[in-house]
Amino acid sequence: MIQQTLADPRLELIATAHDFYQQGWMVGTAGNLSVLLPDGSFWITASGRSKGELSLNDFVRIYPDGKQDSSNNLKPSAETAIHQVLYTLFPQAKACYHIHSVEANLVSRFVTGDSLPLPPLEMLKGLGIYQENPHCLIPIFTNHLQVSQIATDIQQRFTITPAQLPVLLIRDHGVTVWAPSPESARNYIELVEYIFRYMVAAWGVGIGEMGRWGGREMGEMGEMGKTRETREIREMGR
Ligand SMILES: CSC[C@@H](O)[C@@H](O)C(=O)COP(=O)(O)O
Ligand SMILES: [Zn+2]
Repeated sequence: MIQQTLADPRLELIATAHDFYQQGWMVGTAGNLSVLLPDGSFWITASGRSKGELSLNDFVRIYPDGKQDSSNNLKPSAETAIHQVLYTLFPQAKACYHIHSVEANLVSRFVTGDSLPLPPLEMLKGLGIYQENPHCLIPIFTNHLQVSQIATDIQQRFTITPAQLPVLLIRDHGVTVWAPSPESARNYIELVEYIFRYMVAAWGVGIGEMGRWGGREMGEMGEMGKTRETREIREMGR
């Protein structure tokens, strides 16, 4: 019988963080990645490490009772509370990835409210949405200085309103996904980044004008969500 050795899940996180760093999504120590283990504990990236050059020692293990373990007394990610709350809310989640991309921050300003309507792109199927012309919303949370407040807001909102997609935005901060495996979490990040890139590009060429993304007129969106043409016309009138 062939003996299979299970790979250390930190190796997958190291490879993914390196790739996301190369994409410009985890620069300057930004972002954090975690993976849940069968005993209910999870490995999370240590705080303040360069995500482009992580090693097996750059992780902290967080146990369900709150105890922590790291080979060299590193602090866990400053955003550990968000990962904890997502694993508690979504028992099927086995990995949780958070990155800071330029596009995630730009689209978080497309609306002034607390939900971002998405264009009905085919890519949404990769996030589990099998509908014709889907109306999808990503919840946007306020970027409180106290991470525990962001975690509380996430907990409260998703307890009342179930998540439509395994994705949330923190305004002017970044995007977070949760998924049933590290491989899916990586795909989810790539998919939402594609959608955000599309939205920024569409706004740049004025396509938003003809869009009714998520059933909402672009005109109902925030200052940046207004089409370039609308902004130019309004500014000419000043
Ligand atoms: C570039 S600082 C970014 C941090 O404040 C935070 O938002 C972040 O994503 C990384 O924090 P970390 O504690 O390294 O996990
Ligand atoms: Zn962050």
